[in-house]
Amino acid sequence: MHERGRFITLEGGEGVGKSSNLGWVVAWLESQGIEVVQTREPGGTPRAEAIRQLLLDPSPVEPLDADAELLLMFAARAQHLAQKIRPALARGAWVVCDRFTDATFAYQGGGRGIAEARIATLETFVQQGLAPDLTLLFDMTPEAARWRLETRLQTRGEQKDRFEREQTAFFDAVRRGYLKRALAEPERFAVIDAEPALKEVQAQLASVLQERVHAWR
Ligand SMILES: Nc1ncnc2c1ncn2[C@@H]1O[C@H](COP(=O)(O)OP(=O)(O)O)[C@@H](O)[C@H]1O
Ligand SMILES: Cc1cn([C@H]2C[C@H](O)[C@@H](COP(=O)(O)OP(=O)(O)O)O2)c(=O)[nH]c1=O
Repeated sequence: MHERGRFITLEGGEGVGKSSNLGWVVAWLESQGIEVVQTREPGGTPRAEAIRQLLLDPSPVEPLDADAELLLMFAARAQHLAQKIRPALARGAWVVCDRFTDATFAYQGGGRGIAEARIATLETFVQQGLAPDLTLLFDMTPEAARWRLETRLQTRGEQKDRFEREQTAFFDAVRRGYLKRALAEPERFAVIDAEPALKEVQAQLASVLQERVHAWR
């Protein structure tokens, strides 16, 4: 028996379908009798959600320095780990998190151009060895994902956040950043083709979960 719960993260660019599939992943795990805590980053606790507001606020009052953005991501993460993720894993619950540190390597590293080594230093400092057991990477072209995102924003009457205002080159770099990490850690990552219909995406998810969960239990 594993001494703690398992930690599963969902990753990918904007509009790839993470939010649409998060509940499905949670329901699948619960159907196996697993206690699941569903959460997201940046955020997941009241103070970490307050940091999220700072990070996503598109107000043009002042640009957000790239290092400040990076440190705020990890400040939110430290709070989230201390208040929610570590306690849940310690009592044996599984945690399913919408984004985690792979997003920092992809967005602040790939997108903003911050050196990987600087991010890795903060990762060690904040996580002290804790890392996801499984990362589901939703992959598709940023052009196709942008259509989905625009439709979602229009349907809900929402404004673009600070990241959603970035240009295609930024999202291409984010995608490359994610795929590089998936290549470096093929055991942890499962790359999901996010382009087909939801049913087909969920068939891929079911096959990954079936294999991993049964190997773990
Ligand atoms: N496989 C899919 N095929 C078509 N549309 C999808 C698919 N997955 C998600 N969508 C739609 O695309 C939009 C963005 O999906 P969402 O789950 O919000 O993405 P994310 O959380 O990754 O930004 C939503 O309007 C959603 O309904
Ligand atoms: C966790 C994390 C998120 N982000 C960004 C990616 C997203 O644009 C934004 C908010 O995440 P999220 O709400 O998951 O975005 P989405 O609209 O795709 O559901 O924060 C980073 O830049 N670095 C990070 O470490």
